[in-house]
Amino acid sequence: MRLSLDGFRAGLHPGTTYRVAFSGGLDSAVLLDLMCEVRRVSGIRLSAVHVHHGILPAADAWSRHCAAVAKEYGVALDILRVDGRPGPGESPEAAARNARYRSLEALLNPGDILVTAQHLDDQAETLLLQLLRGAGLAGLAAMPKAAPFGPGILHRPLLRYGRRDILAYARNKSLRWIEDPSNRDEHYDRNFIRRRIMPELAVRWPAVAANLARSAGHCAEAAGLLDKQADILLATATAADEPGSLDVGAVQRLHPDEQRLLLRRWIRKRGLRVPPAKLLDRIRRELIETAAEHAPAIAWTEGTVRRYRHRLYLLPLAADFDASWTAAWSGETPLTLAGNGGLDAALRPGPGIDPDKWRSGCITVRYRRAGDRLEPAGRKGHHELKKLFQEAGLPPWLRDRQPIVCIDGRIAAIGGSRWLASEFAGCPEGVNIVVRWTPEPVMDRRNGSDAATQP
Ligand SMILES: Nc1ncnc2c1ncn2[C@@H]1O[C@H](COP(=O)(O)OP(=O)(O)OP(=O)(O)O)[C@@H](O)[C@H]1O
Repeated sequence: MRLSLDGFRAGLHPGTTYRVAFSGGLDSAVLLDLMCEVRRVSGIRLSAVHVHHGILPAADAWSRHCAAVAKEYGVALDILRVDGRPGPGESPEAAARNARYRSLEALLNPGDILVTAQHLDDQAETLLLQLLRGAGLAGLAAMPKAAPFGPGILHRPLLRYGRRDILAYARNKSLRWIEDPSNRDEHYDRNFIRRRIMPELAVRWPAVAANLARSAGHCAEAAGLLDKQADILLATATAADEPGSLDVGAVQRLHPDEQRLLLRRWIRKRGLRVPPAKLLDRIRRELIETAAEHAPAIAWTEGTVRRYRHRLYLLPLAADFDASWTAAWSGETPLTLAGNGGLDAALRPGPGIDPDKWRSGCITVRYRRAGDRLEPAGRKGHHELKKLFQEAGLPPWLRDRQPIVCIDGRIAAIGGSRWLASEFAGCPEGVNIVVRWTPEPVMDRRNGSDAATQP
């Protein structure tokens, strides 16, 4: 499809803040130029961002090139320095991409739109790569045109246009761009497909890229419908008194295909990549179908699924969780707990902490220590936390993770407001300070930040 400003503009909204992900390469050079044209005619707010991966010696020169180009356009450019070195078992491509997307996500404000320059040929290559990996429908859906991304949205406005059209546009406008020499390295699967496979296919099927991209669109539509179906299953199987965990009985009543669908959605909604099919089946067989032995668990690179009594729990790997951590808290703004979600506190009707005691005391947050005891509101006598946790059926591995809010050094509330100390609890019929604990940010990885959907 010929790349014209009018066609490109459709779907971009005046008054919105767009941030162009600018690598300095051909595709994003064209994207930046087009976005500047759109700014000229329709008054969008525009800035650009370049990620400096800090790996290749040429990275400094690329950043300088991007800064010079952005200056010529009169566009503000953020340069983000990230550590793109691969971790154990991670490919260099994936490490750089993950670091890049994490830093871009952190830059966005609510409502901002990050625009990236993937195009039709990228989409076709992604589909082929996914097929060769044996991906399921979600992987074959490849890249969506727009998807939630951190607090904002990731938008790919060039997805309808082919590489040839993009190159023609760049030449026509005499744009300058950087050629990344690694794009020629056929050790990388994507480069191999782009340089060897696609040209061969195009000899026989000239519309191969457009057709593959169309298939990706069909898969995306079907995957969207399945997600809706999975959400219905998830709503019925979620344990009523412990959101985030699944009721094993409800899962057992489902057909195995539905169980797999449900497990994949459950895992993905927590921001984790789904384990391979074999492992998913082990989870079904050993944690759902079989009568539970003592708290069985199955782990993969991203987390662990555990069964405790008649519940299934999902625990993301949280290397940064530290049980000896402690901090002072104003109680006014939300508090982030490293590797353990966050706390917030607000006045609400119902059981909670007496607002006067809350305001006049010094608030700190910590985790469980040996010998901790509590007299729960409405009960007589002090009890060891271990006993209270056991009594509530709290799985052993979650016990050390319950944040403990103290006032003047004495325990006031545990696990949000799940346990309240009688000495600090307000009248349960009144308005009190209710502390809420959100153990993990809930997000759907089938957005822009799922590595499986990005080139
Ligand atoms: N270092 C970077 N800084 C900012 N954005 C980037 C960077 N690398 C890639 N992007 C964005 O992500 C998109 C997809 O990345 P990919 O690695 O596929 O880039 P590419 O195909 O080399 O594109 P380009 O020709 O723009 O470099 C790019 O089009 C660009 O918008």
